[in-house]
Amino acid sequence: MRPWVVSAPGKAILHGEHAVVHGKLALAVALNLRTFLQMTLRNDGKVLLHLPNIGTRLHWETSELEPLLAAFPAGLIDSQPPSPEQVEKLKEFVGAAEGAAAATHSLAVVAFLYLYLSVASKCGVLPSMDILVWSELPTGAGLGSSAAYSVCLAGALLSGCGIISYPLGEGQSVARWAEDELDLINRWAFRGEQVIHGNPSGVDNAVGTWGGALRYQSGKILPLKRVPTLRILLTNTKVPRSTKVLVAGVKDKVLKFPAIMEPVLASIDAISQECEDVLKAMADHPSQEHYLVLEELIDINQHHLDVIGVGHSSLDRVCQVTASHGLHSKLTGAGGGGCAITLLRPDTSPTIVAAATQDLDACGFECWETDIGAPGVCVHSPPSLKAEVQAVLSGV
Ligand SMILES: Nc1ncnc2c1ncn2[C@@H]1O[C@H](COP(=O)(O)OP(=O)(O)O)[C@@H](O)[C@H]1O
Ligand SMILES: C[C@@](O)(CCOP(=O)(O)O)CC(=O)O
Ligand SMILES: [Mg+2]
Repeated sequence: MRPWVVSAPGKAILHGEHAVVHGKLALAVALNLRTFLQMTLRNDGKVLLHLPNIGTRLHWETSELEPLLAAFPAGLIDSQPPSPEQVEKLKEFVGAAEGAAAATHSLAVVAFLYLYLSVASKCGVLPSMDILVWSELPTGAGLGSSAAYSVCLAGALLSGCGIISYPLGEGQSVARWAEDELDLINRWAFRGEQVIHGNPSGVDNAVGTWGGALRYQSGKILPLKRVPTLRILLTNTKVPRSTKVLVAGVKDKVLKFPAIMEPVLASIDAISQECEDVLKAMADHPSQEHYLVLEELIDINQHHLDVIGVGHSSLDRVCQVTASHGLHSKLTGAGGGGCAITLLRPDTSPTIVAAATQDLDACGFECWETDIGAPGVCVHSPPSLKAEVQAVLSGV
């Protein structure tokens, strides 16, 4: 059987992380860093899962997985989020161990099994296959690696079982699914995110599926049509954190101090709306004043994110270092470490970017300038992939 390759982008949230979980507006853009999934159908009753980024390699007989199907009646995924019983059962099957690395492994494998078994119950067979997932994204750093992982799994599994089409035609190097198929991928990927995050908003899987730049609020996804070309410097503090834990922490704070926290979330919502208006205005006539407003919004939001408890000293450091070069930064994604974004103006000189980068490197951080607005989930012909990706997928 010829392997299939599916990829999905990571994302950066410009404004609205965490608040979006509580029904507020978020603005997010797809990054040119992608997760790649290679699926090869087999006919010997085995399922292999290889996740090189997290050092996981597992295999099962489909007969071992069969008893788990009882918890996955057909059609359940369409109407119900993963139940605690389903997740517990899968965790038990995977064998939960203590520690952060074990949690990473367990969540990734449980999310895979959840989607695999849901597909199997829908199409009436336990498909035999090799799945390899590798990502250019740092895992657990705020750039939506969990969503890109879930989107790739949803696309590959739904397509592999014939629930949606295989869009790549003979001679094509890359292809995308039709809108209604993308909608289904997005909905299934959201279930994967629910396994990994507990209580996700759905913004990350929406960006992974649709790509580009979008506004997201309470499940409503709209592309941002007129976005100026934004230059963004990404910094990974390399401080590990878990989105699930941080999202739960914010919820606790909102429940404990509703009168204090609700206005902060409302203010973050207003920041996202203001940013959207400014971006629209900039698409026609970008000016220095527009950039001044964007920079102020970044500073204000970073303070709000501190107030809701998702800051970290490493992120403060990024803000201080970039401010010393006249640049403005905020955390992106769940915070608590992970990544920050720094807005660069079109005329920010390479010397300033190089100096800021050097200072950030000296703190032990990693940073790079990125392109935004990458395409969403797609299927590739393996020979058309860049050499680095081909090498990983072929196990070199
Ligand atoms: N390439 C990958 N391979 C295996 N698991 C992955 C991969 N990318 C993401 N994951 C799963 O997603 C989890 C990280 O998700 P999360 O805490 O939401 O961080 P983020 O989405 O910001 O990267 C990991 O613990 C792992 O379970
Ligand atoms: C904090 C949050 O707004 C974004 C989390 O993104 P990430 O997993 O840190 O990439 C949670 C969510 O929207 O589901
Ligand atoms: Mg995530």
